Amino acid sequence: MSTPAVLVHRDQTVLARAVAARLITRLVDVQAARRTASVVLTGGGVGLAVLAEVAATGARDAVDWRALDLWWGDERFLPTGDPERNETGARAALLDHVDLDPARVHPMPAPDGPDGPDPEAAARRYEAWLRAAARPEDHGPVPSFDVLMLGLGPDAHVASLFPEMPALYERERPVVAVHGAPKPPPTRITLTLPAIHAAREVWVIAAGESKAQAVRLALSEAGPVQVPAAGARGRQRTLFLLDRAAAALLPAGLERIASP
Ligand SMILES: O=C(O)[C@H](O)[C@@H](O)[C@H](O)[C@H](O)COP(=O)(O)O
Repeated sequence: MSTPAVLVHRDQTVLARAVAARLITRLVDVQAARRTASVVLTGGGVGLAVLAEVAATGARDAVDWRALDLWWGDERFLPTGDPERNETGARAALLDHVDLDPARVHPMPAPDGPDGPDPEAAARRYEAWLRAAARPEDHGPVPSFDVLMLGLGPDAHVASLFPEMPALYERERPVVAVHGAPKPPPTRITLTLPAIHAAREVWVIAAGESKAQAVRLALSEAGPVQVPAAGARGRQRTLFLLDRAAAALLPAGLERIASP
């Protein structure tokens, strides 16, 4: 797994724009090499701001959106179209504005979906979709995602992996249901750490002073059960993309200032 690199941008607006530009460039590069690309989306304010910035830039037309697989890192187990679902926010911010292949957009199942209000069954279904998309060269139950984006909670949660919760002990299954999440809603579906580790690139995106301590711990020697973001690492590359406030408690010399 890769050692994290840290980039610090001036504020949340510049951060979202810079990550959007980075995402477009990454997709163009991957598609030039392999024709198709895959991205794992995150919820949260910064994650959606990035998608809105992608939608707002003309450079988005350089991406072959129909040759893109979209997955989610976690989802609140709420009905389709619920404004609190990560899927709903992503569709409004970007997905409704680009020419995606609907068969390649993979939101996590909702309680009004094929398995009804059974989050375990929904998690198993998502696992089956990921297994079906994985190629032999991925050497595992999920595709080697080209980019997996993660927001960061003040408690250092990523996806719906909250400190000390059972999902963090999962070693085999790539997707699990979460019950009793400390942040509402309590019932969720999430990728596990093994699934996150399958990504070629993991980008942890965080803004604001409330994230500074979580960022510091995530870059320390902390274990992922106590500090889930400390387990957010990609195979080839791990980036912590921060604004200045979220980077306020970094050990001196760790950050690279990317924009003045
Ligand atoms: O599922 C959730 O409750 C949120 O989506 C959460 O996981 C979020 O991604 C982070 O807390 C960062 O959120 P912000 O970017 O809004 O700070």
